[in-house]
Amino acid sequence: MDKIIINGGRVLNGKVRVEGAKNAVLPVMAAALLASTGVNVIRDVPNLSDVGTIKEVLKSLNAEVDYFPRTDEVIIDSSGILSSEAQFEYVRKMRASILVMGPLLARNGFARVALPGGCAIGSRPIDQHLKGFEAMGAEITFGHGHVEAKVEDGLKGAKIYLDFPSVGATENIMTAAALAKGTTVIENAAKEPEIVDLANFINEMGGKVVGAGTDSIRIEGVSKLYGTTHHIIPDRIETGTFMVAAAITGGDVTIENAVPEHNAALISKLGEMGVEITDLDEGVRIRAQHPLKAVDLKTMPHPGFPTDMQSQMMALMLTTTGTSVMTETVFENRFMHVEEFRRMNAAVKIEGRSVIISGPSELQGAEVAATDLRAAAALILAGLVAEGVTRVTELEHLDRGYVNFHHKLAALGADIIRVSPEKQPKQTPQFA
Ligand SMILES: CC(=O)N[C@H]1[C@@H](OP(=O)(O)OP(=O)(O)OC[C@H]2O[C@@H](n3ccc(=O)[nH]c3=O)[C@H](O)[C@@H]2O)O[C@H](CO)[C@@H](O)[C@@H]1O
Ligand SMILES: C=C(OP(=O)(O)O)C(=O)O
Repeated sequence: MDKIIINGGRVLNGKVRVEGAKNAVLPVMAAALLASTGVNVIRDVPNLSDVGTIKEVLKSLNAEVDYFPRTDEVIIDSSGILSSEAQFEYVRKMRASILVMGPLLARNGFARVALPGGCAIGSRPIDQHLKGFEAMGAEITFGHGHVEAKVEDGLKGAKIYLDFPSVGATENIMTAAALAKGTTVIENAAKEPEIVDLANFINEMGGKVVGAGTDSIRIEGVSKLYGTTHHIIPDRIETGTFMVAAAITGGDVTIENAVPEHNAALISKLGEMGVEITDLDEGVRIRAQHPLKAVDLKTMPHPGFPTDMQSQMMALMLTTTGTSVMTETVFENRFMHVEEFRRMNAAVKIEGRSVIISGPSELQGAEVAATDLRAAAALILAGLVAEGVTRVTELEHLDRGYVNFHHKLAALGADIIRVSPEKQPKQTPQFA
């Protein structure tokens, strides 16, 4: 079992470059299945285990997928006959595998996908995805741990109002609608930058999507989509994680390839805390001097504060002076990291969907286990400022979403290494 070992107390300084966004590349690679002619070339693909998983999913559906980690490029040929079933072994590993359902239904008129079930951060149903497919004429059935969607004469455009602006449902409905007959309108759609990236990709393949980034997306179905070349947007959550790394250590870090507009809610909160943020041509510069002020915040769908930054921000709140309240409204159970913070001597209390943080905590190094992807990053961030040595395990979560996180932190001045069971310093595992 790999471990990251951090000796706390170093101030971070320097430059770091963020990768392409995990949450953009997964839907884009799934949507590549829509192209029945030509090949898709996807650029700025981060070398993450989740990318390896979606690659395997696409291959299991008979797409040809080649990944070139040196150039961060994936080439996908989905011009052949596609299989219609995404198996449990993939969906269990990565919920985003469900995103092949829209493209398969559009291409084949049938999709059978293992039910994703819940995960460490909540129950995560897919009712809104299915409601969208049903409105477009699909018949939905469940059985033997799978969900099936079937349509006899092709999908038909429809008006769909989402009960909640679900990112995945918006993406799955957009891809299904891209090849449907007629026009689909998604109301109360998710507005995340990754939705805009997916819409751009569909349009680059020859699709007709307008309104992505607003709460009303209009998709005019076309009869065929063609392979194209697409660049993935920078990862706003990796960007935010490095912003917090700079702030928590009282450092001065320039994050290259960052898009400040994608992180407006986080930048605003960091500003309230007393962190200095400067937009630069190359990205964004973060400077901080402690003590920082306590703030309250609530996670919300975009453009609100992202739930994927909740645990990292909580690490920062542990170091601020005063009482902070963090409220999670997107997932019902995304506080598993709180117990791990407590091992590090954090003064934190869960009250319903909120966590009350009495700061500053005198954080102490400890042995802690990552409970999910962002919790892994948050524990490492806490370790950067804890007194003594912190050891973080369960790094398979970290590898889903961060490329060489420990190397990037070490290059900024952190005292951090990753060891394998043989105690050898190691790179993030490569899947290619
Ligand atoms: C691969 C990817 O892009 N993952 C992101 C995506 O996940 P994901 O697409 O799964 O997140 P959603 O926006 O769909 O989920 C948000 C909330 O809606 C609920 N819900 C969702 C769908 C549905 O049919 N019914 C329903 O009730 C979920 O249980 C959850 O409470 O957006 C989340 C919210 O920003 C992020 O945390 C994830 O990192
Ligand atoms: C929750 C996340 O991802 P996923 O939806 O893939 O679990 C995340 O990226 O923080």
